[in-house]
Amino acid sequence: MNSNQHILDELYQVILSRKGASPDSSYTASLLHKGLDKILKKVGEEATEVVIAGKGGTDAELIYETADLLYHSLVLLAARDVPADTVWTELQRRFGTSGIAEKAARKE
Ligand SMILES: N=c1c2ncn([C@@H]3O[C@H](COP(=O)(O)OP(=O)(O)OP(=O)(O)O)[C@@H](O)[C@H]3O)c2ncn1[C@@H]1O[C@H](COP(=O)(O)O)[C@@H](O)[C@H]1O
Repeated sequence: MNSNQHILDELYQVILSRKGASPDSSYTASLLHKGLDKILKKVGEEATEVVIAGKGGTDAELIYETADLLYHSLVLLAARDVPADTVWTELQRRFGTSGIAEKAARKE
């Protein structure tokens, strides 16, 4: 990975490469093979685990569960054929805009 490339981009490329791979050889391929409902269930579970770790867990547990959630979220994007960099673009678009200002603009 070169210094301009984020680990999430690298990971998304690996996930895409698992499309059509044997479910026996890859956890990602097995998730993609099981389909959208299974992937959504995993995202929900991992989000709940982040909440639990955020409330009472150690920093290490929070880091571990957040990584799980990011991975499963990327699998969801791949399953829906949504490029990961569209999310980075959305974050970039929001960058520098106060959440308070953005919320106020939505109410207008
Ligand atoms: N980042 C991850 C990653 N994070 C979490 N996981 C897997 O996600 C699962 C989450 O654990 P759980 O206990 O919730 O789930 P489980 O009970 O094992 O599985 P389910 O039956 O619930 O589906 C574990 O099996 C983890 O190994 C991941 N599996 C793969 N990756 C990345 O994806 C790449 C490709 O992986 P494969 O597709 O497996 O080759 C790897 O090299 C990694 O970089």
